[in-house]
Amino acid sequence: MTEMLAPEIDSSDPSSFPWSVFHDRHPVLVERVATAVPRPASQRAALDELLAESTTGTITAPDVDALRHEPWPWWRPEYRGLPWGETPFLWAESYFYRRILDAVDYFVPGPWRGIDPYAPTKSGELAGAAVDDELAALDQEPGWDALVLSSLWGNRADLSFQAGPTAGQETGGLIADDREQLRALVHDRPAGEVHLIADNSGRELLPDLVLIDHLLAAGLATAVVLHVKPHPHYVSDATTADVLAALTRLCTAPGRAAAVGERLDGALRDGRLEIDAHEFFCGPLTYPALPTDLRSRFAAASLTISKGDLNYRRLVGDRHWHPTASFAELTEHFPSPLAALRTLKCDVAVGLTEEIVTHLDATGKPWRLTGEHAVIHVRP
Ligand SMILES: O=P(O)(O)OC[C@H]1O[C@](O)(CO)[C@@H](O)[C@@H]1O
Repeated sequence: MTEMLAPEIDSSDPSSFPWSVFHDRHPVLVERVATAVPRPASQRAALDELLAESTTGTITAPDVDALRHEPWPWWRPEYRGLPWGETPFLWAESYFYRRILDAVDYFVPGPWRGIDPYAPTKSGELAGAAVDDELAALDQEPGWDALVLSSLWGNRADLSFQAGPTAGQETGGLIADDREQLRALVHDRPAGEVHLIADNSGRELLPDLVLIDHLLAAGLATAVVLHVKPHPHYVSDATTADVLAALTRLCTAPGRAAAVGERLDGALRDGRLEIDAHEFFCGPLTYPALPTDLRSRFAAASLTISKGDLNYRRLVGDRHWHPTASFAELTEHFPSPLAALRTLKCDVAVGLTEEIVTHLDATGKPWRLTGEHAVIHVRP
């Protein structure tokens, strides 16, 4: 019911954050995709056309050839001819990322089929020294709280975010902290099947995998299902290939990290850890529209952990909510107990106290956008 009351977010206002995503971030992103590998001129041209269309033009239909090989069931013919900013931001961003894949011939048979356009950035991040330090910290045998917080703050390491003006700022604070409820859900109930909806690869996925290992190794979950994207989506979104790359990174690291990697490898082989990659995760719909097969998977979970900003928008609805709107009410639709671990990188904010909101507003800073603030929200 609350959803009817808040307007849906779009990117039509030049002073808005969504507008800056299309007009400031996407040019950086397109340039990176276009130049990171030696692409044929046809791909460069298609990327440039997409950028021009999505900033100053109007929406055109998806590539027919690509659609034959990989449908995009969320295409809305009624949006054709509209400026991108006049469609819902969630739909427009998702469509933009699908069109990037079309531009680089990701789906059509040929030499570029299945080549992840974000692979150079993803692998650069995974190979970086920052990951060495983070993996070395595992030798301190972090406890439950540290594991949850690493998974949470791992969400700051989002490669699209690094294209923005706020990259490199220091981590701020938790502005909603249901950690105790999360601890109780995991520790004070019989172990069950835990689902984790992954967000970004690399420096976010690694702590997610470490958390999963802990759940399995400590008997806090009987099995874990890790939901990833069936193909590249938003810049650094994790796919099965990224999970395997992260596993290799763990297994080849010195110290305790390798043991974590080996255990996860074993869990994948014996089925205690399963990777799922449903097409819903590359779509523009919110979670109330979960398809039946995926809904029944989540219904079997003792707990679902949702990672990141985009999943959060899809859980609560991509709307201009009042920031004190109830997270529990807005996520009533979700079929299992739910925990959302998210750093704030867009306008959507809910589940905060009046006091916190007043304090954050008084700073005069764009606190919803910088990734310096985070929430752990739980709906048992
Ligand atoms: O990786 P995350 O945490 O889902 O963040 C992605 C966020 O970045 C943006 O795409 C903006 O660049 C947001 O629209 C989106 O919510």
